[in-house]
Amino acid sequence: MKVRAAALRAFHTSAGPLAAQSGSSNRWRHRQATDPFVAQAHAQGYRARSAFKLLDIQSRFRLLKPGQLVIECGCAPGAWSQVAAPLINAGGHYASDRPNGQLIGCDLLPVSPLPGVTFLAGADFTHDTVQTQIRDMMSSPAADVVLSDMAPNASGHGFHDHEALIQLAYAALKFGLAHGRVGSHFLCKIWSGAREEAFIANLQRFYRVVHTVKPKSSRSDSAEKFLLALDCLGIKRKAPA
Ligand SMILES: C[S@@+](CC[C@H](N)C(=O)[O-])C[C@H]1O[C@@H](n2cnc3c(N)ncnc32)[C@H](O)[C@@H]1O
Repeated sequence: MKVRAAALRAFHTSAGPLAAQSGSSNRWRHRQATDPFVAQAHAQGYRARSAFKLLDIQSRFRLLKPGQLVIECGCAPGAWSQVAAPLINAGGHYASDRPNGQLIGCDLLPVSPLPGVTFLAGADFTHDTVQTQIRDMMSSPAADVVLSDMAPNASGHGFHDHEALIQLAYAALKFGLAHGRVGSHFLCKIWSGAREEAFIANLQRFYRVVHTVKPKSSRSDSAEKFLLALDCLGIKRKAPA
């Protein structure tokens, strides 16, 4: 998305739109061709390099376990789901000797099916109707983990993009607080910016411990980072506005 934003900026500022477009797409092609995580994703059958961000977080924190009920916001094209489904044994499709987990993913975009995973495509997670649909699909009253890799289309304007992503992160957090069990976990993407500190403070009010994580596969020139909030204490105080 950052790439698309950079492409748009180049489109509007360079000598000519066509030259800029081909310049930025050349840069994009070069970056894709030389990125080891793109090659690794291809080799291992992951739908996107983002798989390695969740794998990295999983290897450090052991977030996902068999039998969990996991809600995934912003799941297309499905690379995180490919990582999460076997770890939680979604629908019992991956191991007969482990408890069955449930994975419900939601995205504005279409997602190709995956064994044991329920995808709500063309669904805006910020809409109440979509959240009600997710809740109705949940096999138990409270989720164990809420994941959000949601990201808006980047405009290239840092403040605006940060603000748009923080709003998505708050939507996921509110869902996690309302529909996660006490002891549940929450992981979300943010782009650094002015409201980051307040968001982390909100996480610290409701979760025992909060980690800021920059996975190795998250590009160093990206403002992206992940906030991992562990062990929900329950809603003891007013939920974030
Ligand atoms: C970085 S991608 C997610 C990649 C995914 N984790 C994976 O590994 O395949 C961000 C996704 O967030 C989705 N998204 C953005 N706003 C959304 C919203 N309001 N509701 C649902 N999905 C949203 C986008 O459509 C996009 O597919």
